[in-house]
Amino acid sequence: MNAREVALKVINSVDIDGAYANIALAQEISQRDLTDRDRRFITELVYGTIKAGATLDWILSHYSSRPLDKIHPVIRNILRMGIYQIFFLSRIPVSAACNEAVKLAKKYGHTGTVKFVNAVLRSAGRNPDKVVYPDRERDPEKYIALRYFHPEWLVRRWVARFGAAICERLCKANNETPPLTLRTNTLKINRVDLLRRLACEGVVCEPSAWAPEGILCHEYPALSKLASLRAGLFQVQDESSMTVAHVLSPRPGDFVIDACGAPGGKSTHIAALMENKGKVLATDIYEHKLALMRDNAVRLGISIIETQLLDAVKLGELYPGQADRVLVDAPCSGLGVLRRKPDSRWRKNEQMLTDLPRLQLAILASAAKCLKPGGILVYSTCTTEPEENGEVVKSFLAANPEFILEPAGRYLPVPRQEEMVQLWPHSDGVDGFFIARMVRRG
Ligand SMILES: C[S@@+](CC[C@H](N)C(=O)[O-])C[C@H]1O[C@@H](n2cnc3c(N)ncnc32)[C@H](O)[C@@H]1O
Repeated sequence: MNAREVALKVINSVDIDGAYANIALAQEISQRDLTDRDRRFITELVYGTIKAGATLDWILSHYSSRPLDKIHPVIRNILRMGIYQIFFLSRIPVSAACNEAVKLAKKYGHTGTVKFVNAVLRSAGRNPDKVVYPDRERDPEKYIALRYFHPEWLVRRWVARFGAAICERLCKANNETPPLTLRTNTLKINRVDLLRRLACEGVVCEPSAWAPEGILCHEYPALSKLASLRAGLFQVQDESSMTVAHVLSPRPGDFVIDACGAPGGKSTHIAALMENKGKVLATDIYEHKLALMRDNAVRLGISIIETQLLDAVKLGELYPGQADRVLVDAPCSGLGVLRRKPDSRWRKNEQMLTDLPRLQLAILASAAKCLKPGGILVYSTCTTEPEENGEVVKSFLAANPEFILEPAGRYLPVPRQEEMVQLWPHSDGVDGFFIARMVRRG
Protein backbone atom coordinates (compact mmCIF):
# COMPACT_ATOMS: atom_id res chain seq x y z
CA MET A 1 0.00 0.00 0.00
CA ASN A 2 1.47 3.39 -0.92
CA ALA A 3 1.20 6.50 1.29
CA ARG A 4 -1.96 7.83 -0.38
CA GLU A 5 -3.75 4.52 -0.02
CA VAL A 6 -2.86 4.33 3.66
CA ALA A 7 -4.18 7.89 4.05
CA LEU A 8 -7.39 6.97 2.23
CA LYS A 9 -7.89 3.99 4.53
CA VAL A 10 -7.64 6.23 7.60
CA ILE A 11 -9.90 8.91 6.09
CA ASN A 12 -12.52 6.25 5.28
CA SER A 13 -12.48 4.90 8.80
CA VAL A 14 -13.01 8.41 10.21
CA ASP A 15 -15.62 9.46 7.64
CA ILE A 16 -17.52 6.19 7.28
CA ASP A 17 -17.00 4.35 10.58
CA GLY A 18 -16.74 7.36 12.90
CA ALA A 19 -13.20 6.49 14.10
CA TYR A 20 -11.09 9.17 15.79
CA ALA A 21 -8.52 10.47 13.31
CA ASN A 22 -5.53 10.44 15.66
CA ILE A 23 -6.24 6.90 16.87
CA ALA A 24 -6.98 5.45 13.41
CA LEU A 25 -3.87 7.14 12.03
CA ALA A 26 -1.62 5.92 14.86
CA GLN A 27 -2.90 2.37 14.35
CA GLU A 28 -2.21 2.39 10.61
CA ILE A 29 1.21 3.97 11.04
CA SER A 30 2.30 1.61 13.80
CA GLN A 31 1.41 -1.46 11.68
CA ARG A 32 3.73 -0.44 8.87
CA ASP A 33 7.41 0.09 8.39
CA LEU A 34 7.24 3.62 6.98
CA THR A 35 9.95 6.16 6.28
CA ASP A 36 9.70 9.42 8.26
CA ARG A 37 8.84 11.14 4.96
CA ASP A 38 5.91 8.83 4.26
CA ARG A 39 4.73 9.07 7.85
CA ARG A 40 4.69 12.87 7.58
CA PHE A 41 2.95 12.83 4.18
CA ILE A 42 0.23 10.42 5.36
CA THR A 43 -0.36 12.56 8.44
CA GLU A 44 -0.56 15.72 6.34
CA LEU A 45 -3.02 14.15 3.89
CA VAL A 46 -5.25 12.65 6.58
CA TYR A 47 -5.31 15.68 8.86
CA GLY A 48 -5.64 18.17 6.01
CA THR A 49 -8.41 16.32 4.20
CA ILE A 50 -10.43 15.83 7.37
CA LYS A 51 -9.90 19.33 8.69
CA ALA A 52 -10.82 20.96 5.36
CA GLY A 53 -13.74 18.57 4.75
CA ALA A 54 -16.56 21.10 4.28
CA THR A 55 -14.35 23.38 2.16
CA LEU A 56 -13.24 20.48 -0.05
CA ASP A 57 -16.89 19.65 -0.63
CA TRP A 58 -17.60 23.29 -1.46
CA ILE A 59 -14.78 23.26 -4.00
CA LEU A 60 -15.84 19.88 -5.39
CA SER A 61 -19.37 21.14 -5.95
CA HIS A 62 -17.92 23.55 -8.56
CA TYR A 63 -16.57 20.67 -10.65
CA SER A 64 -18.75 17.66 -9.98
CA SER A 65 -21.76 17.06 -12.22
CA ARG A 66 -23.19 14.76 -9.54
CA PRO A 67 -24.45 15.91 -6.13
CA LEU A 68 -21.81 14.90 -3.57
CA ASP A 69 -24.24 12.86 -1.50
CA LYS A 70 -24.89 10.64 -4.52
CA ILE A 71 -21.20 9.69 -4.84
CA HIS A 72 -20.00 6.50 -3.13
CA PRO A 73 -18.28 7.51 0.16
CA VAL A 74 -14.93 5.94 -0.78
CA ILE A 75 -14.87 7.66 -4.17
CA ARG A 76 -15.90 10.92 -2.49
CA ASN A 77 -12.95 10.58 -0.16
CA ILE A 78 -10.59 9.91 -3.07
CA LEU A 79 -11.89 13.13 -4.63
CA ARG A 80 -11.54 15.08 -1.39
CA MET A 81 -7.96 13.90 -0.98
CA GLY A 82 -7.22 14.86 -4.60
CA ILE A 83 -8.79 18.30 -4.20
CA TYR A 84 -6.86 18.84 -0.98
CA GLN A 85 -3.58 18.18 -2.79
CA ILE A 86 -4.48 20.35 -5.78
CA PHE A 87 -5.69 23.35 -3.76
CA PHE A 88 -3.73 23.20 -0.52
CA LEU A 89 -0.48 21.26 -1.09
CA SER A 90 1.31 23.46 -3.59
CA ARG A 91 4.43 21.25 -3.66
CA ILE A 92 2.45 18.33 -5.13
CA PRO A 93 2.18 18.56 -8.93
CA VAL A 94 -1.45 18.57 -10.08
CA SER A 95 -0.65 15.66 -12.41
CA ALA A 96 0.56 13.53 -9.48
CA ALA A 97 -2.56 14.31 -7.43
CA CYS A 98 -4.80 13.35 -10.39
CA ASN A 99 -2.88 10.23 -11.47
CA GLU A 100 -2.69 8.82 -7.97
CA ALA A 101 -6.40 9.49 -7.35
CA VAL A 102 -7.24 7.72 -10.61
CA LYS A 103 -5.15 4.69 -9.51
CA LEU A 104 -7.10 4.57 -6.25
CA ALA A 105 -10.39 4.89 -8.13
CA LYS A 106 -9.36 1.91 -10.31
CA LYS A 107 -8.77 -0.14 -7.18
CA TYR A 108 -11.88 0.94 -5.23
CA GLY A 109 -14.36 1.81 -8.01
CA HIS A 110 -15.33 0.75 -11.52
CA THR A 111 -14.74 2.10 -15.03
CA GLY A 112 -17.42 4.79 -14.64
CA THR A 113 -16.02 6.12 -11.38
CA VAL A 114 -12.47 6.12 -12.76
CA LYS A 115 -13.57 8.38 -15.63
CA PHE A 116 -15.54 10.57 -13.24
CA VAL A 117 -12.63 11.03 -10.79
CA ASN A 118 -10.29 11.76 -13.69
CA ALA A 119 -12.65 14.34 -15.21
CA VAL A 120 -13.40 16.15 -11.93
CA LEU A 121 -9.81 16.42 -10.76
CA ARG A 122 -8.34 17.35 -14.14
CA SER A 123 -10.95 20.05 -14.53
CA ALA A 124 -10.15 21.39 -11.03
CA GLY A 125 -6.43 21.30 -11.81
CA ARG A 126 -6.89 23.13 -15.12
CA ASN A 127 -9.32 25.73 -13.83
CA PRO A 128 -8.85 26.35 -10.09
CA ASP A 129 -10.20 29.91 -10.32
CA LYS A 130 -13.68 28.62 -11.00
CA VAL A 131 -14.22 28.33 -7.24
CA VAL A 132 -16.20 31.24 -5.80
CA TYR A 133 -16.31 31.85 -2.05
CA PRO A 134 -19.00 33.84 -0.23
CA ASP A 135 -18.27 37.54 -0.05
CA ARG A 136 -16.15 38.45 2.98
CA GLU A 137 -17.96 41.71 3.70
CA ARG A 138 -21.51 40.55 3.06
CA ASP A 139 -21.28 37.13 4.70
CA PRO A 140 -18.18 37.06 6.90
CA GLU A 141 -19.33 33.99 8.86
CA LYS A 142 -19.73 31.78 5.79
CA TYR A 143 -16.55 33.18 4.29
CA ILE A 144 -14.46 32.49 7.42
CA ALA A 145 -16.05 29.07 7.94
CA LEU A 146 -15.10 27.97 4.43
CA ARG A 147 -11.74 29.73 4.16
CA TYR A 148 -10.53 28.57 7.56
CA PHE A 149 -12.20 25.15 7.81
CA HIS A 150 -14.47 25.78 10.80
CA PRO A 151 -18.12 24.90 11.45
CA GLU A 152 -20.36 27.85 10.72
CA TRP A 153 -22.17 27.79 14.09
CA LEU A 154 -18.85 28.31 15.87
CA VAL A 155 -17.72 31.08 13.55
CA ARG A 156 -21.06 32.85 14.12
CA ARG A 157 -20.42 32.79 17.88
CA TRP A 158 -16.89 34.07 17.60
CA VAL A 159 -17.75 36.81 15.09
CA ALA A 160 -20.54 38.00 17.41
CA ARG A 161 -18.14 37.92 20.36
CA PHE A 162 -14.92 39.36 18.87
CA GLY A 163 -15.68 40.62 15.37
CA ALA A 164 -14.60 39.09 12.06
CA ALA A 165 -10.91 40.07 12.16
CA ILE A 166 -10.14 38.42 15.51
CA CYS A 167 -12.30 35.43 14.68
CA GLU A 168 -10.27 35.01 11.50
CA ARG A 169 -6.99 35.09 13.47
CA LEU A 170 -8.31 32.51 15.92
CA CYS A 171 -9.50 30.17 13.16
CA LYS A 172 -6.17 30.55 11.38
CA ALA A 173 -4.29 29.67 14.57
CA ASN A 174 -6.51 26.60 14.99
CA ASN A 175 -5.27 25.37 11.62
CA GLU A 176 -1.60 25.62 12.47
CA THR A 177 0.19 22.48 13.56
CA PRO A 178 1.33 23.05 17.13
CA PRO A 179 4.82 21.96 18.11
CA LEU A 180 5.08 18.80 20.15
CA THR A 181 5.48 19.92 23.76
CA LEU A 182 7.03 17.91 26.56
CA ARG A 183 7.03 18.40 30.31
CA THR A 184 10.32 17.53 31.95
CA ASN A 185 9.80 14.96 34.68
CA THR A 186 11.62 16.88 37.38
CA LEU A 187 11.58 13.80 39.62
CA LYS A 188 14.22 12.31 37.30
CA ILE A 189 16.00 15.09 35.42
CA ASN A 190 16.17 18.87 35.06
CA ARG A 191 15.17 20.70 31.88
CA VAL A 192 18.70 21.66 30.81
CA ASP A 193 19.91 18.07 30.97
CA LEU A 194 16.80 16.79 29.23
CA LEU A 195 17.24 19.31 26.38
CA ARG A 196 20.79 17.98 25.90
CA ARG A 197 19.63 14.40 25.99
CA LEU A 198 16.84 15.01 23.50
CA ALA A 199 19.26 16.77 21.15
CA CYS A 200 21.45 13.63 21.23
CA GLU A 201 18.37 11.60 20.29
CA GLY A 202 17.79 13.74 17.20
CA VAL A 203 15.13 16.07 18.62
CA VAL A 204 15.30 19.73 17.59
CA CYS A 205 13.96 21.44 20.70
CA GLU A 206 14.01 24.56 22.87
CA PRO A 207 12.76 25.56 26.31
CA SER A 208 9.17 26.78 26.62
CA ALA A 209 8.56 30.31 27.80
CA TRP A 210 5.34 29.29 29.54
CA ALA A 211 6.36 26.66 32.08
CA PRO A 212 9.70 26.00 33.71
CA GLU A 213 9.48 22.31 32.81
CA GLY A 214 8.22 22.82 29.26
CA ILE A 215 10.10 21.91 26.08
CA LEU A 216 9.02 22.64 22.50
CA CYS A 217 10.04 20.08 19.88
CA HIS A 218 10.19 21.29 16.29
CA GLU A 219 11.61 18.17 14.64
CA TYR A 220 11.71 14.72 16.10
CA PRO A 221 11.74 11.03 15.25
CA ALA A 222 8.78 8.77 16.16
CA LEU A 223 8.31 9.22 19.91
CA SER A 224 8.32 5.47 20.54
CA LYS A 225 11.94 5.44 19.34
CA LEU A 226 13.10 7.81 22.10
CA ALA A 227 14.92 6.12 24.97
CA SER A 228 14.24 9.20 27.13
CA LEU A 229 10.48 8.54 26.82
CA ARG A 230 10.84 4.94 27.96
CA ALA A 231 13.08 6.11 30.81
CA GLY A 232 10.25 8.38 32.03
CA LEU A 233 12.20 11.60 31.60
CA PHE A 234 9.23 13.48 30.19
CA GLN A 235 5.49 13.55 29.69
CA VAL A 236 3.84 14.87 26.53
CA GLN A 237 1.69 17.82 27.58
CA ASP A 238 0.73 21.20 26.11
CA GLU A 239 2.24 24.32 27.64
CA SER A 240 -1.08 25.79 28.74
CA SER A 241 -2.05 22.52 30.42
CA MET A 242 1.29 22.67 32.28
CA THR A 243 0.38 25.98 33.87
CA VAL A 244 -2.63 24.48 35.69
CA ALA A 245 -0.63 22.55 38.30
CA HIS A 246 1.38 25.71 39.01
CA VAL A 247 -1.83 27.64 39.67
CA LEU A 248 -2.89 24.83 42.04
CA SER A 249 0.57 25.13 43.69
CA PRO A 250 0.54 21.85 45.65
CA ARG A 251 3.14 21.34 48.38
CA PRO A 252 5.07 18.18 49.28
CA GLY A 253 3.01 16.21 51.82
CA ASP A 254 -0.37 17.62 50.68
CA PHE A 255 -3.48 15.55 50.08
CA VAL A 256 -4.63 16.56 46.58
CA ILE A 257 -7.76 15.42 44.80
CA ASP A 258 -7.77 15.56 41.00
CA ALA A 259 -11.48 15.12 40.32
CA CYS A 260 -11.34 14.45 36.57
CA GLY A 261 -7.86 13.09 36.54
CA ALA A 262 -7.42 10.73 33.60
CA PRO A 263 -5.27 10.25 31.61
CA GLY A 264 -3.13 11.99 34.18
CA GLY A 265 -1.20 14.81 32.52
CA LYS A 266 -1.96 17.09 35.43
CA SER A 267 -2.00 14.45 38.20
CA THR A 268 1.53 13.39 37.29
CA HIS A 269 2.63 17.03 37.13
CA ILE A 270 1.07 17.69 40.53
CA ALA A 271 2.90 14.64 41.94
CA ALA A 272 6.19 15.95 40.52
CA LEU A 273 5.63 19.40 42.08
CA MET A 274 4.97 17.57 45.37
CA GLU A 275 8.35 15.80 44.95
CA ASN A 276 6.45 12.50 45.10
CA LYS A 277 5.56 13.15 48.77
CA GLY A 278 1.96 13.16 50.08
CA LYS A 279 -1.02 11.78 48.16
CA VAL A 280 -2.81 12.52 44.90
CA LEU A 281 -6.22 10.91 44.58
CA ALA A 282 -7.16 10.91 40.90
CA THR A 283 -10.73 10.00 40.04
CA ASP A 284 -12.37 9.49 36.66
CA ILE A 285 -15.38 7.67 35.21
CA TYR A 286 -13.32 5.60 32.76
CA GLU A 287 -11.28 2.70 34.07
CA HIS A 288 -9.25 2.33 30.85
CA LYS A 289 -8.14 5.95 31.15
CA LEU A 290 -7.19 5.45 34.80
CA ALA A 291 -5.15 2.40 33.75
CA LEU A 292 -3.24 4.64 31.32
CA MET A 293 -2.51 7.03 34.17
CA ARG A 294 -1.20 4.21 36.39
CA ASP A 295 1.11 2.98 33.61
CA ASN A 296 2.33 6.51 33.10
CA ALA A 297 2.94 7.02 36.81
CA VAL A 298 5.11 3.88 36.88
CA ARG A 299 7.09 5.08 33.86
CA LEU A 300 7.60 8.48 35.50
CA GLY A 301 8.65 6.95 38.85
CA ILE A 302 5.62 8.33 40.73
CA SER A 303 4.27 6.35 43.68
CA ILE A 304 1.87 8.81 45.36
CA ILE A 305 -1.00 8.67 42.86
CA GLU A 306 -3.99 6.59 43.85
CA THR A 307 -6.72 6.14 41.27
CA GLN A 308 -10.40 5.61 41.91
CA LEU A 309 -13.16 4.86 39.43
CA LEU A 310 -15.78 7.38 40.48
CA ASP A 311 -18.35 9.84 39.26
CA ALA A 312 -16.81 13.04 40.63
CA VAL A 313 -20.31 14.30 41.45
CA LYS A 314 -20.07 11.95 44.45
CA LEU A 315 -16.68 13.16 45.70
CA GLY A 316 -18.10 15.52 48.31
CA GLU A 317 -19.92 12.71 50.16
CA LEU A 318 -16.81 10.52 50.25
CA TYR A 319 -14.01 12.89 51.30
CA PRO A 320 -15.64 15.88 53.03
CA GLY A 321 -13.23 18.50 54.40
CA GLN A 322 -10.12 16.37 53.87
CA ALA A 323 -8.08 17.76 50.98
CA ASP A 324 -5.49 20.54 50.89
CA ARG A 325 -5.94 21.11 47.18
CA VAL A 326 -8.65 20.10 44.71
CA LEU A 327 -8.37 20.31 40.95
CA VAL A 328 -11.44 20.09 38.75
CA ASP A 329 -10.13 19.83 35.19
CA ALA A 330 -13.63 19.44 33.92
CA PRO A 331 -14.95 17.53 30.91
CA CYS A 332 -15.64 20.25 28.36
CA SER A 333 -16.33 20.95 24.70
CA GLY A 334 -12.59 21.18 23.99
CA LEU A 335 -13.02 24.21 21.75
CA GLY A 336 -9.62 25.53 22.87
CA VAL A 337 -7.75 22.55 21.46
CA LEU A 338 -9.13 22.34 17.94
CA ARG A 339 -5.60 22.59 16.53
CA ARG A 340 -4.71 19.28 18.20
CA LYS A 341 -7.18 16.99 16.44
CA PRO A 342 -8.35 17.61 12.88
CA ASP A 343 -11.73 15.94 13.27
CA SER A 344 -12.63 17.46 16.63
CA ARG A 345 -14.16 20.66 15.20
CA TRP A 346 -16.63 18.56 13.23
CA ARG A 347 -17.68 16.56 16.30
CA LYS A 348 -18.79 19.59 18.35
CA ASN A 349 -22.17 21.24 18.43
CA GLU A 350 -23.75 24.20 20.16
CA GLN A 351 -25.95 22.00 22.36
CA MET A 352 -22.78 21.02 24.26
CA LEU A 353 -22.59 24.56 25.58
CA THR A 354 -25.97 24.10 27.23
CA ASP A 355 -25.46 20.54 28.48
CA LEU A 356 -21.88 20.60 29.77
CA PRO A 357 -22.13 23.53 32.22
CA ARG A 358 -24.67 21.56 34.31
CA LEU A 359 -22.20 18.68 34.72
CA GLN A 360 -19.25 21.03 35.23
CA LEU A 361 -21.05 22.90 38.00
CA ALA A 362 -22.20 19.67 39.67
CA ILE A 363 -18.65 18.27 39.71
CA LEU A 364 -17.18 21.57 40.92
CA ALA A 365 -19.73 21.91 43.73
CA SER A 366 -19.22 18.36 44.94
CA ALA A 367 -15.41 18.29 44.64
CA ALA A 368 -15.20 21.63 46.49
CA LYS A 369 -16.77 19.99 49.56
CA CYS A 370 -13.63 17.85 49.87
CA LEU A 371 -11.49 20.86 50.80
CA LYS A 372 -10.26 21.69 54.28
CA PRO A 373 -10.82 25.28 55.39
CA GLY A 374 -8.05 27.33 53.77
CA GLY A 375 -7.77 24.76 50.97
CA ILE A 376 -7.31 25.72 47.32
CA LEU A 377 -9.72 24.89 44.52
CA VAL A 378 -8.74 25.17 40.86
CA TYR A 379 -11.25 24.88 38.04
CA SER A 380 -9.84 24.46 34.55
CA THR A 381 -11.04 23.56 31.07
CA CYS A 382 -9.56 23.39 27.59
CA THR A 383 -12.34 25.48 26.13
CA THR A 384 -12.85 29.12 25.24
CA GLU A 385 -16.55 29.51 25.82
CA PRO A 386 -17.86 31.63 28.73
CA GLU A 387 -20.78 29.27 29.47
CA GLU A 388 -18.32 26.54 30.45
CA ASN A 389 -15.78 28.82 32.10
CA GLY A 390 -16.43 32.11 33.90
CA GLU A 391 -20.17 31.49 34.12
CA VAL A 392 -19.68 28.13 35.85
CA VAL A 393 -17.29 29.73 38.33
CA LYS A 394 -19.66 32.63 38.97
CA SER A 395 -22.62 30.29 39.57
CA PHE A 396 -20.47 28.23 41.93
CA LEU A 397 -19.32 31.28 43.90
CA ALA A 398 -22.86 32.62 44.14
CA ALA A 399 -24.05 29.36 45.71
CA ASN A 400 -20.93 28.81 47.87
CA PRO A 401 -20.04 32.06 49.60
CA GLU A 402 -17.37 30.30 51.71
CA PHE A 403 -15.19 30.33 48.57
CA ILE A 404 -13.33 33.41 47.38
CA LEU A 405 -11.88 33.94 43.94
CA GLU A 406 -8.12 34.50 43.91
CA PRO A 407 -6.32 36.10 40.94
CA ALA A 408 -5.25 32.98 39.04
CA GLY A 409 -2.97 35.00 36.75
CA ARG A 410 -0.68 35.72 39.67
CA TYR A 411 0.11 32.01 40.05
CA LEU A 412 1.09 31.37 36.44
CA PRO A 413 4.81 30.67 35.97
CA VAL A 414 4.85 33.91 33.97
CA PRO A 415 2.31 35.97 35.95
CA ARG A 416 -0.51 37.93 34.28
CA GLN A 417 -3.10 40.37 35.53
CA GLU A 418 -6.20 38.30 34.93
CA GLU A 419 -8.52 37.20 37.76
CA MET A 420 -9.58 34.20 35.71
CA VAL A 421 -7.07 33.19 33.08
CA GLN A 422 -8.09 32.53 29.50
CA LEU A 423 -5.31 31.45 27.16
CA TRP A 424 -5.75 31.57 23.38
CA PRO A 425 -4.09 29.90 20.41
CA HIS A 426 -4.05 33.11 18.32
CA SER A 427 -2.75 35.57 20.91
CA ASP A 428 -0.80 33.32 23.29
CA GLY A 429 0.38 30.65 20.86
CA VAL A 430 -0.76 27.84 23.17
CA ASP A 431 -3.86 25.68 23.49
CA GLY A 432 -6.98 27.56 24.58
CA PHE A 433 -7.30 27.03 28.32
CA PHE A 434 -9.28 28.50 31.20
CA ILE A 435 -8.07 28.53 34.81
CA ALA A 436 -9.75 29.90 37.94
CA ARG A 437 -8.42 29.61 41.48
CA MET A 438 -10.50 29.85 44.64
CA VAL A 439 -9.76 29.50 48.33
CA ARG A 440 -12.09 28.10 50.97
CA ARG A 441 -12.30 30.57 53.83
CA GLY A 442 -10.29 29.42 56.87
C1 LIG B 1 -10.30 17.31 30.48
S1 LIG B 1 -10.27 15.64 30.79
C2 LIG B 1 -9.11 15.51 32.10
C3 LIG B 1 -7.68 15.52 31.68
C4 LIG B 1 -6.75 15.27 32.82
N1 LIG B 1 -6.97 16.16 33.94
C5 LIG B 1 -5.31 15.38 32.39
O1 LIG B 1 -4.67 16.41 32.63
O2 LIG B 1 -4.80 14.43 31.81
C6 LIG B 1 -11.76 15.36 31.63
C7 LIG B 1 -11.90 13.99 32.21
O3 LIG B 1 -13.12 13.96 32.95
C8 LIG B 1 -13.61 12.65 32.91
N2 LIG B 1 -15.01 12.71 33.35
C9 LIG B 1 -16.11 13.01 32.63
N3 LIG B 1 -17.20 13.00 33.43
C10 LIG B 1 -16.77 12.70 34.67
C11 LIG B 1 -17.42 12.52 35.92
N4 LIG B 1 -18.74 12.67 36.04
N5 LIG B 1 -16.66 12.19 36.98
C12 LIG B 1 -15.32 12.04 36.87
N6 LIG B 1 -14.65 12.19 35.71
C13 LIG B 1 -15.37 12.52 34.63
C14 LIG B 1 -13.34 12.21 31.50
O4 LIG B 1 -13.31 10.82 31.42
C15 LIG B 1 -11.98 12.85 31.21
O5 LIG B 1 -10.95 11.93 31.44
